[in-house]
This record gives sequence, C-alpha cells and structure tokens, in this order.
Amino acid sequence: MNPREGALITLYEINEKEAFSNIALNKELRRNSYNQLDKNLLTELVYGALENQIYIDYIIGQFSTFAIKQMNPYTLNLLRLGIYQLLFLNKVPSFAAVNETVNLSKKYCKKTTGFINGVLRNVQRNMKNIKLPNPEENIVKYLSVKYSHPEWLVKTFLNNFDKDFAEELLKANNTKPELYFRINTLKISIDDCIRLLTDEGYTVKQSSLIKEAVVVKGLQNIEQSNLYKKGYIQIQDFSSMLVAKILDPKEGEYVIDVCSAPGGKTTHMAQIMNNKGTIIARDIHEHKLKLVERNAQRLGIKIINTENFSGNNLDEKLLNMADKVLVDAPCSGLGIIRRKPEIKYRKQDEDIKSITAMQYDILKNAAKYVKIGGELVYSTCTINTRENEDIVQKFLKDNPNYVLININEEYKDFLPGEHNNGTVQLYPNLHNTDGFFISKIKRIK
Ligand SMILES: C[S@@+](CC[C@H](N)C(=O)[O-])C[C@H]1O[C@@H](n2cnc3c(N)ncnc32)[C@H](O)[C@@H]1O
Repeated sequence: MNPREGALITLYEINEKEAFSNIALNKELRRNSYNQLDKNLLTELVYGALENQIYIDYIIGQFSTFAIKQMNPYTLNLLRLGIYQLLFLNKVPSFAAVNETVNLSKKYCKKTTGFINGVLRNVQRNMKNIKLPNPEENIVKYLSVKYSHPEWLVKTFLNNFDKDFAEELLKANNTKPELYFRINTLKISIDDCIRLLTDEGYTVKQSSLIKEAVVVKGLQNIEQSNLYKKGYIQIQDFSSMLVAKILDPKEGEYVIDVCSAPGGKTTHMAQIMNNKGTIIARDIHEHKLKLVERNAQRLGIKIINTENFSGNNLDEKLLNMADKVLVDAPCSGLGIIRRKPEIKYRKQDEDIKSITAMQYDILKNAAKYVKIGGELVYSTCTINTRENEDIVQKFLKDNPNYVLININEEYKDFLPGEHNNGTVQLYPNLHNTDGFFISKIKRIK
C-alpha cells in the first residue's frame, strides 16, 4: 500500500472517528506490509499533519473558496497531508506532494480532485508569502495558529506562565519525545541488558537519575523485538518512572494502585518491590486490566492482582489496609501532547471541571485505604494547576490527618531540574520529559 494512502486512512480514523493516534497508526502499520522507509514516511505524515493542524487549516482558509466546515472529510484530510508535505517536508519535491495527493483524491473524493489540485498549486506558488495573525493585535490567535493549539489552551498556558515560557511549552509540544525504556531487573541486570543492546549496534543512553531508565536510539518495532517479548524491557517515559520511585514501595508491602491500566507504574512498583508483597491494581475498564495482566505476565511479575473497581466508589474492605497507595489519576493529558497531538483538539475548557471533580473523589476515597504512617502519591500527566496543585491543596485542607511530603528534599537525587515547592511539575520544554505532576502525601493520624 502507498504510505500516503495509509496516512490518509489513519488521519481519517483519528479526525473523524476519534481514534487515538498511536492506536490508529499501529493498526494501519500492522494491516499492510510496508517497508521501513514507507513506515517512516507514513508515521511522519500522520504526526506532522496532526501536530500542525490548526496552522494548516488556517492556510487552507486563505487559499480555499470553500469553508473547511463544508468540505468532506477526505478532501480536508488530503489537503492537510498535501500542505504538510509542501511546507514541512523538504525531502518531498513539491510536484510529488501535489501529484500524489491529487492521485489519491481520484480514489477517495473524485468530485473535488480539481479543487484539491487548485488549492495545493496555489499554496505551492505562494508558500513564501504566508502571513500569521499579527501578534500585536492578538497574541492568543497568533500563538494558537503558529503552534496549532486551540485558543482556550493558549489562554490557560498564558494564565499559568509568562509569555516566553508559554511559547516555549507550545513549541516543545510539537517536538518528538525521546523514547525511554525501563529495564526489567526482575529478568535481566541493567548491565547485561545494555550490553545486549550495544552488541546489536544500538546507542544506549542511561539516565543518571534512574538507573533502569534508558533511551535506545534506532530501536524500531519494539513490541516485535526479542528484548520486549522476553520481558527485559517496558516502554515507559522517564517522568512516569519517577512516580513509582517517589512512592518508594518496599518488599513485602501492601500496595493499592487505584487507576492502574495499562500497568506501567504498577509493574515498575512490582519491580522495585522485587516481586515480593501485594499490589491490588484497579481500573474501570476490563479490556485495559487485561493489558495490566499481560504486561505483568511478560515481565515475570506474580504479585499483581487486578480488580475492576471504580475509584469513585469507596471500598470498605480496604480501609486502613495499605502501606502505599498510588492515585495516577485520569486527567486532561496536556503533558503528553507530544505523543498524542489529538489531545489538543479533543479537550475543551469545560471538560476540566468534570475531570477535577472526579480526580478529587478518587483521591479522597483512595486516601482512606492508607494506614496511619502510610503514604500516597497523587500524579497526573497534565500541566494544569486546577488538576494538580489545587486538588492536593484542597485535599490537605479538608483532611488534617494527612500532610504533604516535600519531594524536592526527599527525592532530589531522582529529580531533573529545579522545583520550587514540595510537589513536582515536569515540563517537556524544561525537562525534555512528558509534562507530569507528582505529589506525595503521608497519613499521620
Ligand atoms: C493515567 S491512566 C493510568 C496509567 C497507569 N497508572 C500506568 O502507569 O500505566 C488513568 C487510568 O484511570 C482509569 N480510570 C478512569 N476513571 C477511573 C475511575 N473512576 N476509577 C478507576 N480508574 C479509572 C482509566 O481507565 C486509565 O486507565
């Protein structure tokens, strides 16, 4: 299959059927036998067009006689792919970007072939004269178009940070994240795993802060690799590994993970506990709990018991039972836009209110499972004070039996960069990790 056609099908799934980009892309890559070069081009086209969608749509608006809302989805997504190639992909000659897109339109939207050809040729001729909105007149609109973030999100960042920081963050959200792995020390030593990888010709960069965290350059089709199948590695960002490190569960402890799927942090906790003790791993989606079980099995973990249970409900059986509790709460995901650019377009400011209500409920219930002297970590993969600091502050105010542990003092050996208060907020632009919030709370009475 032609990779441009694969990109069109994938983009259609994401934009029209609300599929997640990583899932839609993997489905397409598995469905057809692409060679490695075609896989790379398809991936680049999908993520590139998606990351820059507001900018590209702004350009379509300047060169099209039809409003975007009037276009059929294939026409619109083909224009996006064509314009992305024209403006961002130097390796694709302009004539190829136009001709290949027009050819595809003959199969998917025959009636608009002439229109697509016209818009693309117009863009091709005027590429050098494209003007962004004037930042002096409207900074929100300017940043929104330039970095393809919806205006409400630009406003949120401008409310939380100064303009330069907000712009750096918007820019970083359109970059490619480094791919981290966690070496599963239950199955292989860190040194042996690094040796295996280097012997196979890969360049391995080990984190100085978390020894089991490595970046491996050039490793592709990871889930098909022997290392993965044998359970030697787990794909997990550095920021996510930091969570289990900070919760710091010990061998033999009783741990409850109230939002555990697909199991990145739960399996890391089991690794830190040396596969001794008990972890209750809960979630509300049965199919996602299966992923936790599959990961645990592949990684050789025996101490995880999965349970389908909503954190919004209180489980009387578990009151005061746990040495450690993890609340890795469902959130707006504004810290992982680099991995899932569609998040930018799906969330609305109004969604945040219902998310924070759920987060508070889950935290409030989960805290009751902590025994006196036990500890809880509340974390999210978002950059939004309302879902992070505000939730923790409200909880501490309403619940005097719990205190905040200053992570920056206790865990400074693990932390990248400087953090000002007792909690940690990581940013893609500052720390080159996902945007993550981590806080630690102790039950004292
Ligand atoms: C941020 S993800 C957890 C990621 C996981 N801790 C990991 O490291 O792989 C949040 C999870 O919460 C689950 N979830 C959503 N609402 C929930 C609820 N009310 N109770 C429990 N889990 C919930 C989602 O299905 C999702 O798997």
